Amino acid sequence: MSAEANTTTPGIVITGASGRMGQMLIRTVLASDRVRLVGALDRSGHDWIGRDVGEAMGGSAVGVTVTDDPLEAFAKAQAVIDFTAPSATVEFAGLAAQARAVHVIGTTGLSADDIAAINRAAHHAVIVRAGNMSLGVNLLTLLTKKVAAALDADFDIEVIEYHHNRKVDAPSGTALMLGEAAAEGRGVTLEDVADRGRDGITGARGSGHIGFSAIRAGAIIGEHDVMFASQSERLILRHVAEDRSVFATGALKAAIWGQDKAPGAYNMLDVLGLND
Ligand SMILES: NC(=O)C1=CN([C@@H]2O[C@H](COP(=O)(O)OP(=O)(O)OC[C@H]3O[C@@H](n4cnc5c(N)ncnc54)[C@H](OP(=O)(O)O)[C@@H]3O)[C@@H](O)[C@H]2O)C=CC1
Ligand SMILES: O=C(O)C1=N[C@H](C(=O)O)C[C@H](O)C1
Repeated sequence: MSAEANTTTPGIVITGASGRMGQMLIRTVLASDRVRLVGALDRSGHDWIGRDVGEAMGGSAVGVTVTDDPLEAFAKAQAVIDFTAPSATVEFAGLAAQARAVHVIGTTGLSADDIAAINRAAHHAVIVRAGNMSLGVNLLTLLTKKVAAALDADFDIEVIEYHHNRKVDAPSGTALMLGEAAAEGRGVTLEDVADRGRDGITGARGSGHIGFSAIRAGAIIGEHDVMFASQSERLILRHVAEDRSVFATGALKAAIWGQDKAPGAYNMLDVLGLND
């Protein structure tokens, strides 16, 4: 373990430093007195490599040079906050575990195999993973589960998500969290009842199915509706992220929370103390 590990202020590495979330995370870490920025990582060949990350972001120098070497960066860290892409996140999970750094994963679009690989890494280190790090969405999963448990299959459940036009995965990680919560409330397995893409002559809606729709437009940060619709009434639970800082703040909270935990795979409900 590095010398920094003995200090009380965890050192944080941000992966995907030049990304939308990467830059928000760097600003959030720099503004916090509870953590230190010790590394910023980007893809090999990116024009930020070798530059001070503060200057690369258009501000003043912060004394952290962007690197493309995850092993070197993680060796200095007590936590790695990772909002990148599935292939990168799976690789980083193994490397962060080797460095015994807490790995906070916000990356979405992970396959079942990706998640299995991440969970194997969690045998050796703390991993906190959530498709949405905001307090509001994590509370919404609890409400969704409760409402789904209270309403029978006369109520169709639809998850509608709205995101910016640069998002590459669908359904969103949040939509899947909400779908899982609804399925749990109903006592069914999401894979058995999910309608993930309707096009053409699809036939009438299956009773008890959970539908997903994805809007991709403009600069929408992230909005999610869970609709419960019967023949005579409709209930809609809704979350709107006004700013990406809600995700960054949650991720930072997870990085700090994970410092004294035993190795394992955790989620934001664990971090927020909301898991039953
Ligand atoms: N859980 C949550 O609360 C939230 C999750 N997200 C998720 O976070 C992820 C990132 O979102 P966003 O910031 O908008 O996306 P961006 O595309 O803006 O940023 C992704 C960053 O990761 C980098 N990256 C991708 N692949 C690699 C790699 N193999 N090695 C190193 N760096 C890599 C990209 O580099 P390059 O540009 O060179 O490809 C880019 O800098 C998405 O999966 C998104 O859904 C987003 C917001 C909240
Ligand atoms: O890609 C995004 O932007 C977001 N991704 C997450 C998701 O897939 O749910 C969280 C948030 O909605 C923003």
